[in-house]
Amino acid sequence: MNTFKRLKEFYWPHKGYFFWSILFLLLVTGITVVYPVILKFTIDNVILEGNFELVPYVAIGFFVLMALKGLFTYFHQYLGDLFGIKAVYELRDALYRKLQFLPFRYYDNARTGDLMSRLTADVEGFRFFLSFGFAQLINLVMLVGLSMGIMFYFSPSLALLTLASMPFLAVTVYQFDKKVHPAFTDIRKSFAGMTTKVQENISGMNTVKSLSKEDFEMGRFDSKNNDYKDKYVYTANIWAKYFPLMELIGQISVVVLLGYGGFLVINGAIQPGVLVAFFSLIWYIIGPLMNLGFIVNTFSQSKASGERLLQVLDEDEDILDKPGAITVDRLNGNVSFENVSHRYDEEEELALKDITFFAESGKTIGLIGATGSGKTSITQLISRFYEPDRGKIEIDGKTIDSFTIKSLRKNIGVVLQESFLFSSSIKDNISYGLPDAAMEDIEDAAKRAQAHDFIMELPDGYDTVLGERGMGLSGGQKQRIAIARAICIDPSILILDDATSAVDMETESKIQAAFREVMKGRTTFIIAHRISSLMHADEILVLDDGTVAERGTHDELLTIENGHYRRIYDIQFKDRHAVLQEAK
Ligand SMILES: Nc1ncnc2c1ncn2[C@@H]1O[C@H](COP(=O)(O)OP(=O)(O)OP(=O)(O)O)[C@@H](O)[C@H]1O
Repeated sequence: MNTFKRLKEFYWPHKGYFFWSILFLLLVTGITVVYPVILKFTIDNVILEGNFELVPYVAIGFFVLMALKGLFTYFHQYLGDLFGIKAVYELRDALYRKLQFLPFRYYDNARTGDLMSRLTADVEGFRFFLSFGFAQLINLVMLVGLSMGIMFYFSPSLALLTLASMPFLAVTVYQFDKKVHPAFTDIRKSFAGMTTKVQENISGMNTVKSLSKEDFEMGRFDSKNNDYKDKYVYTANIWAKYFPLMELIGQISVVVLLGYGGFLVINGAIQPGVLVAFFSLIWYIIGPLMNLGFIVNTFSQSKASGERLLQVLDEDEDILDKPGAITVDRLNGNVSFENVSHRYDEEEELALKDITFFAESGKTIGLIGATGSGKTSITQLISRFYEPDRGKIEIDGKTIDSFTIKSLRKNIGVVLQESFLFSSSIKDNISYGLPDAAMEDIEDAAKRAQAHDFIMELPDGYDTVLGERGMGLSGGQKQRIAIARAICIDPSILILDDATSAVDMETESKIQAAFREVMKGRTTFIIAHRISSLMHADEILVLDDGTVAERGTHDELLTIENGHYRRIYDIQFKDRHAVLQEAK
């Protein structure tokens, strides 16, 4: 029950719906158990005693009761549903909020499909129990309790004998739950694995098709699908084994009732109406007890779902605003690193070792080095996507955690190698960081990013809606929209992470022109593999295995004989030389 206790904050505020729903359920149950009593009265007091003038009244009374039962069932059902729907509405919001604030560290290992299935199937599983399972459980207790009470009132000995097999039914249901709960947890896990596969496949469709791996992908999906099927078959097997057993136990008590009850009627110990009433009442006990399997099942499913939801809600939001953090409107952009070391994982090696540099406001810093040398890590620390293990990172003379995360990041514009565009209009994509931006500001950002002209050529201009991941635009066009988005927030620090590596030379030169315009008055970090992209930087840091191996301007770095930078330059220069030679 701990899972339910811990998720109480979501459903308890809506308890009003629940209690009203339960009140109507009480009335429904009350009417249900009155039915056999009326039956007994009709047989023993109306028919056997020949009071036939009472028949119309009994019939009308019966009809009124049934009509009321229908009305009460409607309210019980509707209010119960509202209870579940309102509770999971807040739960979904809380989960989504959590996803927004979970640190990058979490997403390094998170699987999209798995998270999607938690937010959909698991939330639904939890709702189902809130809406139906809970009420069913209460209905069970009430129906069984009232029916037993009436049975004992009419004939204690017949009630005792008839109910003798019920403990066996309870034990069987308990055994069933023990087996079915882990089976349902496995089903949920398997479902998450399958959705992850589908999501990855759709996201990576370009790669799948370009390498003709459709068959391979189908095989991989088939194994996930198979696993899901097997888990279901296993669970179905548990159901199939336990259900007939439960039914058998139920039928035994009916046989006992008919045998012993018939004997009592023949001996005149009870009236026939009592036996008829017992025959209805016993089903009000067996039915719900057998249904207990189904209720336990929804309970198990929702418990498993609730656990998976709590796993997300319990994740640490370890990068938070420090108490007293200030909100800055605009930073100047003086960035300094002092002996900063960072590792992503306890077990991993240091990704950055003792990094020290100072980037004065408005200057451009180039970061170059082999893949994995730590270039992106430096920029991620500036945005406080991760906290460094050691050392001090300051902006404008204050450690970066002195600023609220929101205001810090509002001052940093980032353009990545492959920027993500949302499937909304170009206008909305550009103003994503500043939704209130005026149209002139959006156009101005687009002009400065050299994107305005091609946007105007699109059928709906700035209102053109992009497909998922910016489909329908070329790589260079997407990149220019991403640049416009980064400058729309007018950041004082700009990070260009390999922003031009995926585009052709002509587009690159256009984007470079866009950058030169955009970089004015901002501290800019350019990560690049091509020397041409960062040769004009005020300082270039050459990274090697997480350390700064060399630093200086382009000209200074070229003077270092056998230096890393010189070597990269030679390779790129010689390439160009060879191409030019070939072209002659
Ligand atoms: N999210 C992460 N989790 C764990 N390790 C990481 C993560 N990001 C980077 N690393 C590791 O940190 C080191 C530095 O990576 P980083 O991305 O900073 O290199 P880079 O120089 O930007 O490389 P590239 O040019 O390929 O983008 C690498 O060894 C990398 O494997």
